[in-house]
This record gives sequence, structure tokens and C-alpha cells, in this order.
Amino acid sequence: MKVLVINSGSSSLKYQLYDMTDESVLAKGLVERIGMDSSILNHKPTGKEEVTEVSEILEHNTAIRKVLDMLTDPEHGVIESIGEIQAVGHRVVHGGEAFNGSVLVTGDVKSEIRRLFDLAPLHNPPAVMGITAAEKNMPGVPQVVAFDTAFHQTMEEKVYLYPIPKVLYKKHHVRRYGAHGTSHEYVSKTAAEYLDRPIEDLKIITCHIGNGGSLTAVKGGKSYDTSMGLTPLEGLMMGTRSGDLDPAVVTFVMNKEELSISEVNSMLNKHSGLLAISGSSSDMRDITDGMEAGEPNETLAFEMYEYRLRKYIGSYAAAMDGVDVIVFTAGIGENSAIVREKVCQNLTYLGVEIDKELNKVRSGDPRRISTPNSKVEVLVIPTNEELVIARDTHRIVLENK
Ligand SMILES: Nc1ncnc2c1ncn2[C@@H]1O[C@H](COP(=O)(O)OP(=O)(O)O)[C@@H](O)[C@H]1O
Ligand SMILES: CC(=O)OP(=O)(O)O
Ligand SMILES: [Mg+2]
Repeated sequence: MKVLVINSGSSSLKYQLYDMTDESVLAKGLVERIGMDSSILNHKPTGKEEVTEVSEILEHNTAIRKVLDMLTDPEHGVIESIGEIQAVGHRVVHGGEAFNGSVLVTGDVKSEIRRLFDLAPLHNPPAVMGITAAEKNMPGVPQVVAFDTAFHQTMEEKVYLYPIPKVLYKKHHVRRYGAHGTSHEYVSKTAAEYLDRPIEDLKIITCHIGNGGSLTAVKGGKSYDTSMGLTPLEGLMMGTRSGDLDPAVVTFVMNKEELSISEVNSMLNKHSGLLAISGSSSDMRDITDGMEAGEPNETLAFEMYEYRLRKYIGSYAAAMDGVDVIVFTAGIGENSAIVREKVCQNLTYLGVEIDKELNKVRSGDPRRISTPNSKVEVLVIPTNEELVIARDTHRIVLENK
């Protein structure tokens, strides 16, 4: 079965086409700057040369059409016709309390994802645009959705409730949900396999740090606690998101600056984090370059990022009464040796010791960066959310045949 996996962002769309007979990737790519002038489609067909095309792509429907054209293109394509795609899997960030696993898309499922727009304003609306566009361009092809929140549905009440009036949970489902669950589940399982130890016996802290970032305390293979909350704004400092702050900051600033709800939301989601403190960029590569050049703003941004991340690791070691494994993953976790080094350098009280040379090795494979003496295994595990979504899609479509 050939499965197309789609991860729709507000102005981007990432895709991968899998052949599930051997889980090989036939092609992958990214459409960026949807809705802006000069959108970019970068297409990487396996075994052929990659292509980049600049054109005007105003919405997700056009983006999907362009992707399908590229997949079937005589020169750059990897399939003869669209009819070869037998299923589509989509990433959806927020599934609320309704979903603890992936499901086939129905009208009810789409309504539920729409109902949750408020809770993931950056992520759920583009996901529905992606689903609708795929339905339009591939009528009759089954669609499956995989939720970032699903893995975290195992959190206990004491972990997921906020200490605010309970009526808000009853009326509006205000609670912690988490995100990046597909990734946290995948890297924690891969870590146990890599170490050849049963996951049931392990306390693992998974650090998914990319543009968005979250940590999960994975106890016995289940999500015990995670740093994102009602929305993907809680927790770590991120590229453009603030992460944790005193909730009074919100009302105080709204009052002083006369900001509306949408303005304050935009400030905290799009104009905070690394971008706000450095004043230059949300990209960790620029931040570390600036720090190495002695720029004070980039240095402060890095120090705040590292400090907040390290505090979360400490708190999850406390939450689980110990930690056996720390996993780094996603764009920053997989690629930034300096972030890993600085975080681990100050975890001596947990018995963490990393090998600085091993830490610098670049590889696309799971690897250990801790020393044999370290009391905690420290691993770098490349995440693969798309593969998990492709597997779920394949399984669910076969079950529903
Ligand atoms: N070589 C690198 N060194 C440091 N940071 C990197 C490197 N490569 C990528 N990144 C960081 O990874 C981030 C993107 O991570 P990714 O997991 O792809 O995010 P998302 O899925 O949210 O788009 C970028 O913002 C960048 O800061
Ligand atoms: C939920 C979330 O933050 O996703 P991303 O990292 O893709 O922005
Ligand atoms: Mg991501």
C-alpha cells in the first residue's frame, strides 16, 4: 500500500510518500510560504535529483495539487498516477479528550477537530485545510488522522488538571493535553530497543526540541507528564513562543499596553521566545552563531533557553523519582551539540556524564552520547513522526476494509 503522509502548518505543508510493503520513502518534500508571494516547493524523490520550484500557492488546496503533480511528474515523479496512493495520513496537533489514538476521518472527526481550533490556533486550522484539500484532490481515498495529544491521554488527573475552579474543566475542558506525542512515543520506544531493555522498567525523559519544543516524562512506556498544556504554549522557551510565565503577566500587559486577546495571543505565540530575547532570529543556528561571535543578546537567549530546559529535566526526574534515560530529538535535539553539552554539563547531581567527542558526532542513526560511567544513559534519537503516521494509517485502513 502506498501512503501519503501530510503535516500541514499554517504556511507550510510537509509530505512523505511511503511504500508500506517495505516502509521505504518514495519521495518527500516541503511547500513553504503558502499564501505569501513566491511560495517554494522543494521535492526530494528517492534516487532522483531534488527539485525546487517557486510559484504562487495561495492556499493548501493548491499546495496539495502541486505536490500530486510533482509525485506523478514524468521527470521528477515516483508514481504513474494519483490512483496509486491508497491512503492519506495527516498530523493533527490537538485531539482534546476525544482521541487516544489515530482514527479514520469522518464528518464527526472533522467537526471535533474544528471544535478544538481555539486550543491549537497555529496548528488545527491548517490541518483541516490539509484534510479538505486531500479529500478534494483524491476523492474516495481513505484519510486517517494521528493526534499529537493521543499519547498523553494516559496522564493522571493530578497531573493534567490546573489548580483553578473545577467548573472550567467541566464546562470548557480546560486541562493539560500536551503535544508532540507521536514523537515522544516513537523515540522512547526506540530508546528502549536501542538499549535492549524492556520499556516497562524504564524512566525516560524525552526532549523533543525543534521550533516548538516539549519534554515528556515517560514512565514504563506511558506518558506520565509533559510540558505542553491546554495549548502548545506552556512549558519550554521555544523559537517564537514564551513557554511558562506567571499568568498575571498576560493580564498585566494587556492592561498596560491595551492589547486585545488576539494581540496578546500573537505576542506570546509568534513574537516571544528566542526571537524576542535575541531580537534577531528564532532559529537556534543563528542564536549559537551569534553567541560564538560574542553577541550579548544571542548569548542571553541561549542561556535562558538552556536554563529553562535543564530545570524541566530536573523536575521530571523528581516527578518520576529518578531517570534512567534522557533522549534528545527534533531539529535542535538532533543537531545542536552545544545545547546538549550545556544542558548535560549541569546535571551532575543526577550522575549525568557525556562524552564531548561522541556528542559532536553527526549521524542520522540513534546513538549514545553518555560515558560508560554515567548513571543516566543519554541518547540522541532522530524522530520520525511521519513513519508512525504512515504505520497507523496503513493499519487502520486495512482494519476498515
Ligand atoms: N544544525 C543545527 N544546529 C542547531 N539547530 C538546528 C540545526 N538544524 C536545525 N536546527 C533547529 O531546529 C529547528 C527546527 O526543528 P524542527 O524539529 O524541524 O521543527 P518544526 O518541526 O517545529 O518545524 C530550527 O528552528 C533550528 O533552530
Ligand atoms: C505542537 C507543536 O508545537 O508543533 P510544532 O513543533 O510542529 O510547531
Ligand atoms: Mg515538528
